Amino acid sequence: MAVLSDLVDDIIADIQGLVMFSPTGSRYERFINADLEYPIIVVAPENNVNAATYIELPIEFDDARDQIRFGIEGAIESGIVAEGDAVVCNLSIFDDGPDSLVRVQVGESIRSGIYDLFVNSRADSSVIRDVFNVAIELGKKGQKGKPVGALFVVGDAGKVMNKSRPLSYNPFEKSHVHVGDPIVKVMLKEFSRLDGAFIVSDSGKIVSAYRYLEPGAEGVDIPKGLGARHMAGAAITRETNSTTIVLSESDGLVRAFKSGELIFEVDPEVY
Ligand SMILES: Nc1ncnc2c1ncn2[C@@H]1O[C@H](COP(=O)(O)OP(=O)(O)OP(=O)(O)O)[C@@H](O)[C@H]1O
Ligand SMILES: [Mn+2]
Repeated sequence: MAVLSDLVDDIIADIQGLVMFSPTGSRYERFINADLEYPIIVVAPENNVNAATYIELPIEFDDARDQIRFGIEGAIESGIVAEGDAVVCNLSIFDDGPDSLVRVQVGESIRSGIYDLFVNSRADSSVIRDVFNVAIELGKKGQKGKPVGALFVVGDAGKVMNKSRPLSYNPFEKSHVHVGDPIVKVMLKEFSRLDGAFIVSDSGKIVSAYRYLEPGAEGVDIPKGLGARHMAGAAITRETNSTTIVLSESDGLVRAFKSGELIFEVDPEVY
């Protein structure tokens, strides 16, 4: 057994923080009463253990790595951990209780922008999540098996509408549908074949499909090889307080832009 505890010792040696994902009250009590010399950071949908150091988890990420990135980026943003620190994350990957210890070296490589995407956007994080999930599903399955691209502009819809024009009639004109509604997800996938962008309000209402964005794009930088959809998706976030989530038909990746910058990129296949 000694060899096994050596393994654990290596993982927990000289750490500067313990990140507990959704611990039970008793589990949290046990650790907080152990007077550890480093902070215990709780990351959970709600702070039901009354943790002194708590980061709200807006969504259950499908990928444990995104969950860990989110927690650590939140801890960096809150000044609890810093680049160069080593932290241990305790989370559940397979069971519904914490079944894993993951040691993470806090550095550039861990930063994905996922915390910024969900927490610092103007739209509710649940709206970002719903749109993100539609883009991921579309990226995985395409539309009727064919790869599709899509451009979702989330938040600050009034200003976005003023900086764009209709390419055709707007199928969502008279409707009050929410991006989290399963039927709407099917509609969004159906309409993804169409040209233009989807415009979503801060609270998740679909304001429009078929929208042609007309932001000024001078000085906006996007990854090489990407074209007008991504340029418009980046540029509109510089002229408004929106966040865009873009699925590329050509490389299949899902990207997010804010303030004219690429802040997040993920391959739907890893989800
Ligand atoms: N300004 C814009 N506003 C809204 N939609 C746009 C805009 N420009 C392009 N699109 C949409 O993006 C689609 C793809 O255009 P393009 O191939 O140039 O973009 P891209 O960035 O290369 O995207 P992809 O990686 O999906 O190919 C267009 O058919 C159009 O529907
Ligand atoms: Mn293209």
